[in-house]
Amino acid sequence: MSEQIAFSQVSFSYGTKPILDSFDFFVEKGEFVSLIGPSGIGKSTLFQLAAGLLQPGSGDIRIGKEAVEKRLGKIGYMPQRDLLMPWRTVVENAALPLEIQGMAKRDAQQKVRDELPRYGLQDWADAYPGELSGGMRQRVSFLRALLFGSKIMLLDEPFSALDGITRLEMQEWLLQMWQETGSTMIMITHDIDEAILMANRVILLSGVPITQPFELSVPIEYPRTTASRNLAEFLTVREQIWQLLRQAVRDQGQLQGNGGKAYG
Ligand SMILES: Nc1ncnc2c1ncn2[C@@H]1O[C@H](COP(=O)(O)OP(=O)(O)OP(=O)(O)O)[C@@H](O)[C@H]1O
Repeated sequence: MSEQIAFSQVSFSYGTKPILDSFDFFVEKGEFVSLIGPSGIGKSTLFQLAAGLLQPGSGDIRIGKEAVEKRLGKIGYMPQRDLLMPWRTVVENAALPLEIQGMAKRDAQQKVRDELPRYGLQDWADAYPGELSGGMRQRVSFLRALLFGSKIMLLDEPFSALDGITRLEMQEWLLQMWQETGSTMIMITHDIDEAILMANRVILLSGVPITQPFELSVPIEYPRTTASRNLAEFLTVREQIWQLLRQAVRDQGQLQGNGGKAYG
């Protein structure tokens, strides 16, 4: 395996508020990494740095072997809310990146139609976002992010707005998509079980500013399903994360003077 995205000694502040300090982080090609950490610690900021929406104060961010400043467009970014355009149909929404890249509208839309069965959306090609369920909207959003042509996907709490059952279905669906596409995925989640179920490694962000992340490998073979949560290895990793997270919240609370009520 080779590193596909790497932060090296990255520091970043919003004005005088430091978020990252000499931060090292890497994800290998084809890995699935979950990021977890107290609320407000800087997870979304990390994604914005990775996507090139923000630039580090110092240090560098490499994609493959290159230090890339213009990362926008090299990385697929799926935000918490799907941001689909309500006036465009499923096909028109998902075809947008291809059209932006210069593909003729008709070809772009055909390519999307060819993809829709994998997403369970073949009967919804000409529907508008308002007619879709939350899970369907997220699948359209995922397809659109993937069609930006990137093999690296940043998923910022992609399932947080979904009901429990849809969320479980989407977790299994995403695992399958990850294995089929071979993409590198980095996912922020507040849900510890979700973090473990999906990932090769769970990275816990802590400290104000964040310096060295903790990481835990998940020693469970793929393919995984929601039933993998019952495995002894799963429960062991969950307990370890809980311990670390509790400590991280306590530390953050002490540093920020809010009594440690930061997670959630
Ligand atoms: N544009 C900004 N200017 C100044 N401060 C900001 C800005 N964006 C975020 N912050 C602050 O930086 C810190 C980190 O924010 P960020 O959104 O990255 O955290 P997070 O870990 O993703 O939080 P959550 O889990 O609640 O989504 C927070 O204290 C937030 O208030």
